[in-house]
Amino acid sequence: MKSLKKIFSALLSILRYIFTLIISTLGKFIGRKNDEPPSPMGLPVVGTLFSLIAAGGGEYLHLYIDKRHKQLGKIFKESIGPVDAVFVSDPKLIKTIYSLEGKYPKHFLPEPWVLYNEKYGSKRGLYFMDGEEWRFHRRILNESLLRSDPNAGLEDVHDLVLSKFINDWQKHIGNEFTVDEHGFYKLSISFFVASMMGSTYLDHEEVFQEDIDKLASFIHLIFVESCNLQLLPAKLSAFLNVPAWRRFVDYVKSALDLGKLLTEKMMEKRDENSFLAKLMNEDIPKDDVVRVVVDLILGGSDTTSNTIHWIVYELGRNVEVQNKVAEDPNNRSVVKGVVRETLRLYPAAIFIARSLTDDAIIGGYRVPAKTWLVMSSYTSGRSQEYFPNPDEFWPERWLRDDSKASGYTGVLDAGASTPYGMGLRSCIGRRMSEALMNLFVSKIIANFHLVSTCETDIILRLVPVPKTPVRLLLTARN
Ligand code: HEM
Repeated sequence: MKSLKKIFSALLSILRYIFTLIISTLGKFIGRKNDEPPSPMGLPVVGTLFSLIAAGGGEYLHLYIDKRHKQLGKIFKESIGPVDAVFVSDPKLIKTIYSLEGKYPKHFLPEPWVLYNEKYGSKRGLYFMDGEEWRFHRRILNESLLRSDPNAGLEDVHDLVLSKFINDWQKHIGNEFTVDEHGFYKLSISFFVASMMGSTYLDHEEVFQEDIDKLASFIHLIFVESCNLQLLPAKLSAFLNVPAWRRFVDYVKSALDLGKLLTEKMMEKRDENSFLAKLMNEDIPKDDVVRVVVDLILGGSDTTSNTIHWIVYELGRNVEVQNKVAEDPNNRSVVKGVVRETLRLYPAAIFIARSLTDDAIIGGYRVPAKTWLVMSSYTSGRSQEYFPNPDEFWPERWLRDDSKASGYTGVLDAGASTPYGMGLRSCIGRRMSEALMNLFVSKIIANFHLVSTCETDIILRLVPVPKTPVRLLLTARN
């Protein structure tokens, strides 16, 4: 009886899905108006899905959308399968969207995650919250993670985390090797755990290593399976119980369970001046502190470790940049430039989306409420109009220059590269991730000389990742 009910409910979801597809597509064909953004020709029901498939599929969505911007302009509307979206690459229009996002900005959530949370009754952290619940937690986190510096006074703790990574890489000196993503995940998680629990991490570092190592594997595996699940609607994958869905569920469960255990240990051993101690002193039930912290760790890992991957790749291709950093590894301006330039070329959030509660006029076009407005960070970040020689890795373009309208040496409009987003829902982990990446650049260059021994390109797997493994030749720097 139970399984009949399950089949019936899954069939209903599929029918609902097909019905929505048909209605949304018919709507498009019957009611197109002149004041809507330009849009490419699409087929009934599937829209332009086949064009995307012909262009290589979801892994090349950034290039596909980039080409559309070149054809149709800085704002256009496209229906890819069931999703109707307006894509925007103009920094002024991007600002307009943020200015209209309202008190409770609504962003896009990956479908498999939403389904997992629904099916297993999983209550999650900030990224998944909405309305008053989101605003309450966001205000508290804003205070300790953005307004005050979550890295202050943690130099020794951070040095310890980085030195472990550097020691690990010493074994590669003199060899050509394939960069190990797991190492970046471990580095990122260790850094966030240490930053959140404070200086007591120095005494308990060993206790956490095994959990961090396992968690790094689970988070990485979730990431891989989420990408595999992009091929089918998540509800269908769950109904068919395809292997990728089963693995996704297993890894998410394991990561959330282990994340909870780890967070409880962190809470027990926290420093009294730490971020965690502050959070525990707020009027928040313990379970909610745990889910917020677990999701900070999960949310920060893919984004930061993949950005570090690109940092290494670009440094390895740009010896003169390495030499500039090596002249003074503590020169924050050049180091920060390396990080900013990497995020311009490889923005972890390659598309950022908002759905507005009211109809809006964007760039002179009418955009109905609830339409997905998608900001194309890849396109705006690589546009000649905003960045001279846009494909060049040129960290010094980000050096301050007050004589320039943008305030930077080689940037025409800094608003065209906002990798952490803007507005009320911008990245809460920005200061933590910047601290890690800046320190990473200084330490890696102080210790090694890097050469990337093969070229690669971006493919999109939720975040931009290298299409082929990054290989490096490492020598010691004296
Ligand atoms: C290279 C590193 C990172 C990049 C490029 C990045 C980018 C972003 C962007 C663009 C958003 C806004 C999404 C939206 O508006 O829909 C965001 C949100 C968020 N980020 Fe990050 N992020 C990074 C690292 C981190 C880290 C280290 C953490 C945690 C320690 C973190 C936690 C979050 C959370 C919880 C949100 C949701 C905020 C909310 O809904 O209010 N991120 N991130």
